Amino acid sequence: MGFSLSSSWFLHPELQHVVSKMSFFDSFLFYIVHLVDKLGLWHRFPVLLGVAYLGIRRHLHQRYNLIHVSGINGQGYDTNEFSYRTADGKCNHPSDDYIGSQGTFIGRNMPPCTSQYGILDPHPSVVATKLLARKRFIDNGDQFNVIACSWIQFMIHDWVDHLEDTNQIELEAPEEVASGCPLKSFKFFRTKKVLSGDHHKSGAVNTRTPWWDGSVIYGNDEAGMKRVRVFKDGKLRISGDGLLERDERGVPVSGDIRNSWSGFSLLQALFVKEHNSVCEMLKERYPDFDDEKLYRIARLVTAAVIAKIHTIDWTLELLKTDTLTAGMRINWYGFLGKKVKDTIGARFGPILSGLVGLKKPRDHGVPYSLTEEFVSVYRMHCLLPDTLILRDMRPENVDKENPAIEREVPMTELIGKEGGKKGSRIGFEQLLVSMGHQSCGALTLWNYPNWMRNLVAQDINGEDRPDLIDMAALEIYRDRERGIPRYNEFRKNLLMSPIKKWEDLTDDEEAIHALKEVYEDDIDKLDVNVGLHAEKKIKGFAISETAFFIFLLVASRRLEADRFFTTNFNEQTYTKEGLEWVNTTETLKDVIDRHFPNLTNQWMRCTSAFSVWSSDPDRTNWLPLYLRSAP
Ligand code: HEM
Repeated sequence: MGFSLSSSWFLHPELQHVVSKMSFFDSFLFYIVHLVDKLGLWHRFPVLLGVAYLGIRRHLHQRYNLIHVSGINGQGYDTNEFSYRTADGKCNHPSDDYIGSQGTFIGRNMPPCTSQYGILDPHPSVVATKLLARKRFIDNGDQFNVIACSWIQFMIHDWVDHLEDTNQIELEAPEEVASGCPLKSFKFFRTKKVLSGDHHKSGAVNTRTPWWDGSVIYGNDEAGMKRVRVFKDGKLRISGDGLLERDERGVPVSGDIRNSWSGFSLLQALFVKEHNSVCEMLKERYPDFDDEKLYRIARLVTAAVIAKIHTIDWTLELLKTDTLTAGMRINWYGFLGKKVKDTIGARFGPILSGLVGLKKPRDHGVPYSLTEEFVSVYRMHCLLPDTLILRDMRPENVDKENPAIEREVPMTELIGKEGGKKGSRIGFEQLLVSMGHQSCGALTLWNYPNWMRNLVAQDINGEDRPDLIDMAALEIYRDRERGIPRYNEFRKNLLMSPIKKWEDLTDDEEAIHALKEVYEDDIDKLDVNVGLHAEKKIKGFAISETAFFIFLLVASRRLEADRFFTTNFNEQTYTKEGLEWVNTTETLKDVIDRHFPNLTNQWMRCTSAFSVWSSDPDRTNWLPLYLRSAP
């Protein structure tokens, strides 16, 4: 039973309830975390202390924030026979072939919402119009560019998508906001509720494989995989202009084809090139490998390169602080760092040697899946701009500090099938450089792209749907439909203090005024998505702290629960050269440089390909990372 310090000035009564279920040791750890939170201290700590706080927090989330939705009844299998990533994600968990495969349940980090607020309270169109719709574009400064925005879509399309029901429903905007809504009403398909066979429980099902397996380029099942392969030398299909091939319908030939745009397809194409280069390298070294073997190993290598870039490049730009730089590098390389790991291997367990290369995968007693709350905090459409600013690429104009603008293309012209054609006309290099030089949108209130409030959505086959949707309103509806707790309940479940007044959330008076009006001054009614966008940000963080705590748990889990990043992250499975490929690729810039040797040299000033390319490189700091003090 829990260690008790239950004075209500210190601990919210509902948090007391949570603590009462913890072991003595965990409740002791919880009180430390809670005290630090009360003082608002962890991100002001010196790096080592900050990392220790995050380590404790992650431990608590692993114990109390992993909920399995349905029983798993897969079968045992021979892991040696399946030492590769299968088309539908089966055969990864060491003793159950089914866990993590396409069609498995989406898990939860907390129980479904318990509040009594109705699904239309307040109406999603009111929330969208009064709190989300973009008034003027607010960008992310130099920190995060449009490549970074496309990257996260590229990742979401690797991990998760909810299966829809077949019956449509319609949302009609109430009169008070109808004139401000591009669509007065819109139709969409419900999320399909599937009975889990577990005491009347139901849940939603993932149409993508939740593993970090590159399914965004390889597909989520046998048919998807066949569509993208050349069946010669292990390679994947790619068009002569370096972009994705398109089929007779104009739909891209790639692993995931839903709701794509030119920037997203461009990243798919880049990693198809990466895969094909790995195949060439392997074929040269192992001429007797057949098509299947080359494909399998190149997929392992490419998926690991993607996971690594996300962990130690993209995330560092998203959460630009010394503590997170240390934390994310520890996740991949361990506390002892890259040099030690490269020299003696992953010998000393998760803290000293990192999660990658662990002897056994770890799922903390809960079969691996992604979660409803994870999807919810990744609702980041505000990152998307209104137009793509194309840069003038003529050689006489090369100026990486201040590249000339050629013209602006509305995002609506870059999405869907038409967007594919336009992307081909623009070409890979101009698209990439332009995206690199443009800041993406900030995750804040009143920054939801209005062109998405009148959007042609696509079905799972990449076909345009006849009914336009208001994405801003739909996202509010989706969270409620899927039982995501409202903001305060969400925080309590995440072992965070609820907010007591609107001023705890934001200093912006205009925002407070609008929030009070929309939620009738009932703070517990606030939707999680709105709360995440309104929340004051930690310095250097492009996302809210509340969203970050979900990341802390799930980002580690994606690596440590996967056999191909743990037991099988070795030369026997990846080949010596394949493993070396992963070990010597650190950033997206490395991948770009491999395929376009002059591009970043000519056009990029900054350190990471995810920050605005004209910005200054990171300053050299001679003080070792672990010894750095508070920001
Ligand atoms: C042009 C770019 C994009 C388009 C056209 C687009 C469109 C869509 C559409 C139509 C949906 C399904 C809505 C529903 O029925 O619930 C969706 C879901 C989603 N999108 Fe995007 N999106 C884009 C970019 C992004 C970006 C940059 C992110 C950033 C993380 C993102 C994250 C998500 C997430 C988390 C979901 C929910 C998935 C699920 O329900 O399982 N999308 N998007």
